[in-house]
Amino acid sequence: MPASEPLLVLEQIELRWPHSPMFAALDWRVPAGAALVQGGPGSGKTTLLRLLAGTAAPTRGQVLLHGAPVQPAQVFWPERDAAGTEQMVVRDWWRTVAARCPAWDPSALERHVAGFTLEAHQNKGFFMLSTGSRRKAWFAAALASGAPLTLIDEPLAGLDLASRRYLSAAIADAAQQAGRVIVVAHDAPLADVPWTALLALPDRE
Ligand SMILES: Nc1ncnc2c1ncn2[C@@H]1O[C@H](COP(=O)(O)OP(=O)(O)OP(=O)(O)O)[C@@H](O)[C@H]1O
Repeated sequence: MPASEPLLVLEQIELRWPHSPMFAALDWRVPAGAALVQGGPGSGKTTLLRLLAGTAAPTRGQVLLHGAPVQPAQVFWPERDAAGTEQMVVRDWWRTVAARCPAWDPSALERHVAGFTLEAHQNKGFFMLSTGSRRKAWFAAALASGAPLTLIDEPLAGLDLASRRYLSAAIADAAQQAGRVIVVAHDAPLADVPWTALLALPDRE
């Protein structure tokens, strides 16, 4: 498949909340690489990631990955995959992620541990970590997972400047892996990430 062929395709997605439409006839075609869902507060960024992760179902339309309906196991989304891990030790959680991700890259994880300065936190329980450290542990796993579809919501929230810079570089690097799409939801493009697709969501509020 040529590199510019879309790997992730959203076709005619419709989602309605009880009192308002959220998406109507939404089409998006995403080639391999890093893709940005851009919008202000309440524009629907997280809802779109939920549709991609399969934790929300569209009322119409479909999400295709590599030409077939996306399967939850092909997706890594920290908000879903790290749910209920508060009592787990970070390294133990990484081991469980590694066991379920066929393309897990242990050397990438070690790079991310160093890049996010997680050395002192990896043997602690999640409940002991600050929000920023917890999110860095999530992102280290997401990027090392090799998942065909990786979702990163609010990439900069809670991160110090050095970690923000490292995250951008690590997203750009992981996005070069063949057959991989990394979707980032944020209100603006991260510097230094070459975006292969952009979906701008209109303001709703
Ligand atoms: N389960 C739900 N039922 C009804 N409305 C919902 C539901 N989930 C989200 N919404 C509404 O959908 C809209 C989009 O929410 P969403 O969280 O996707 O936006 P967002 O762009 O991620 O916002 P933010 O940047 O503030 O996190 C909001 O108006 C929100 O109140």
